[in-house]
Amino acid sequence: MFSLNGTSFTNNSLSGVSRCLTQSSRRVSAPMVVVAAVSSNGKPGDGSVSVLVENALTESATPVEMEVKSTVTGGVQDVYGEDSATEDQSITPWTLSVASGFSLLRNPHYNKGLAFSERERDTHYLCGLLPPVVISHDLQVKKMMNSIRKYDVPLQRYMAMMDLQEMNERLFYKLLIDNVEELLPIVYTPTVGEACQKYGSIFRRPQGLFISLKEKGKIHEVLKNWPEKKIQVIVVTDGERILGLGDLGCQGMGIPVGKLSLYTALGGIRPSACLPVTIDVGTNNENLLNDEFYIGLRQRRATGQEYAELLDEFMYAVKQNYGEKVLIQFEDFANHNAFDLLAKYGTSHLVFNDDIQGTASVVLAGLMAALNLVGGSLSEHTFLFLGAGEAGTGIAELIALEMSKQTGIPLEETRKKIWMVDSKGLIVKSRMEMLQHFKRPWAHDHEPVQELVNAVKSIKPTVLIGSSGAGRTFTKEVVQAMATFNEKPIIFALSNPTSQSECTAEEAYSWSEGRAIFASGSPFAPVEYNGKVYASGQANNAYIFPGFGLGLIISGAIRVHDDMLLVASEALAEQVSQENFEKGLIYPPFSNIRKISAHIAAKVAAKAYELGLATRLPQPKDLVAYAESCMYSPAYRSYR
Ligand SMILES: O=C([O-])CC(=O)C(=O)O
Ligand SMILES: [Mg+2]
Repeated sequence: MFSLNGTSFTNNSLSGVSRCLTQSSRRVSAPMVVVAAVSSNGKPGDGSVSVLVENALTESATPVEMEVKSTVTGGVQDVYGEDSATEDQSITPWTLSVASGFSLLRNPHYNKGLAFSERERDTHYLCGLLPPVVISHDLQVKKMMNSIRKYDVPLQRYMAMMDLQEMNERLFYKLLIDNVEELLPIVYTPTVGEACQKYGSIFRRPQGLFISLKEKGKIHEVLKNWPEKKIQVIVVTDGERILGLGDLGCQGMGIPVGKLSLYTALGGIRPSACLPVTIDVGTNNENLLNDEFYIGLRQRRATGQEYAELLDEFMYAVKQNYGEKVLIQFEDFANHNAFDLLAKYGTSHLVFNDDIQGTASVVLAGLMAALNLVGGSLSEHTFLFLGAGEAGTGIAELIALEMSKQTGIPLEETRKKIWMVDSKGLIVKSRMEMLQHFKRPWAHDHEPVQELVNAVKSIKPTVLIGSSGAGRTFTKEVVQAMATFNEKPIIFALSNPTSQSECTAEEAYSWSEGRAIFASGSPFAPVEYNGKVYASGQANNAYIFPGFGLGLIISGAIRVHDDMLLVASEALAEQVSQENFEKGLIYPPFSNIRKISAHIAAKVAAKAYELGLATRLPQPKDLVAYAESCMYSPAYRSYR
């Protein structure tokens, strides 16, 4: 309990950082110094306060009437507004958070470290808690980059980045945004894959929300333990198929954490609106079950009804807690669950499967761009996939859909331009009975073929796409075969991380004598072949999902529709410049990603309005400008 200018604040011993001010009936001025000032709004004790809240983008202050909810803990406190342009404006667009002094330094949302000004140090009880020097945000970035670059081992860089995220969120995001091409491979594929494999031994502080079988029956309450209440995007995995690394159980948590940091850095979603979730139903990975440092349930995976019930409880608890506009991104589920979950919840929730839909959209964009280099329309090409799982069949379906839209030819016909090879060989009609349902549309008339290279020679595809999760499968013979009947063979080696890539960039260029149009899921450094430098593109979901999610959020979309994926692909393909094409690139550089994301978001939002799936009305006139204005900026705020 403390009192401020005569107003009493009680201590409800709340543990999270987001709280509302306690009731106040008098004018309260300093030290409510930061973004809020409390003024009188009526009779003493009427249960509401008027708070001046500063908008992070416009810097204008708006009075907000707030219900009295809870209180601040001990000492004189300061009140900070959460910057939240992408937040639902129909509810109070601000969360008030409270911290000062030592706790302010320990709060990653608000900590600025050495960038706290003299004045802020004075008013916020920080004197003596920091050395005397005051440095700029830019200098902090420079210093952090210097220290991260001193680590030779990518995993050490990853750990340094995770520590920074836990220490100073705005510095973490500024670092990531300003150095996106260098740091993406650290916080994302390929390094995040290694981090998940070793998650138990490098585990320091928990990140995200762990929902295990032990939480069955109380997921609603577990969600309430999360300190943030206004969640807009959840990335959830059950860890069964982490990248191409297989079942990593509970240690898959690195993936939702990594994906959500990209939602913020690349798509501008507020960090506090992002919730990483790992559903732990056990693991079938023997190494992990026997690993003394394993962090998950030490049991084999629950399946069937037990699995379905836990997922169902989770899905409904999410809707109950966060409403129907929260985006739930399924990530790295095994095929057998991924398709079913998407079909099951696609009509009741705002769900998106990044591995099926995000990959599809990014690859379609790359193909649209590649046609500028190769010529012909989509339907004039022939496609062969290695891998008929989530990614492969997802991409194939979106290509077939786009061909059908472009030509008016029915989907059943356009699918015939697309062939697939799985672990049992070419998918052909004679295998129909034995095929999983998601592979059946791709079973065409052809005699059985076992080997990929023979399928390539027989089908003569113009486009070869690897999506099997198995590395080193595009052999010299395969690439050379592609190069014999194609002037410019399009070859996508999509499997992640780098170790699982179907071939390397160097192999693709040298085996095709420099003629391949190549892109990969994980990044490769530029390659020199015959005196020429080839920079290949990264056909990675990270181009699509952050902007796609932003588009859903700014329009208040309640469902995902395939047409939104198609416009996202178009938006991405449009961002490839003549200069990029001249270098043989079919994806724009990641350094422009926030601009790209805003364009994708605008197109997705426009489609949501067109389809009647948007709830935020009226529709903003200039959606690109609106998307940009909604994006989180990591710039420090001044705590006056
Ligand atoms: O994370 C990535 O780089 C792409 C992806 O979703 C996967 O490979 O599962
Ligand atoms: Mg994935």
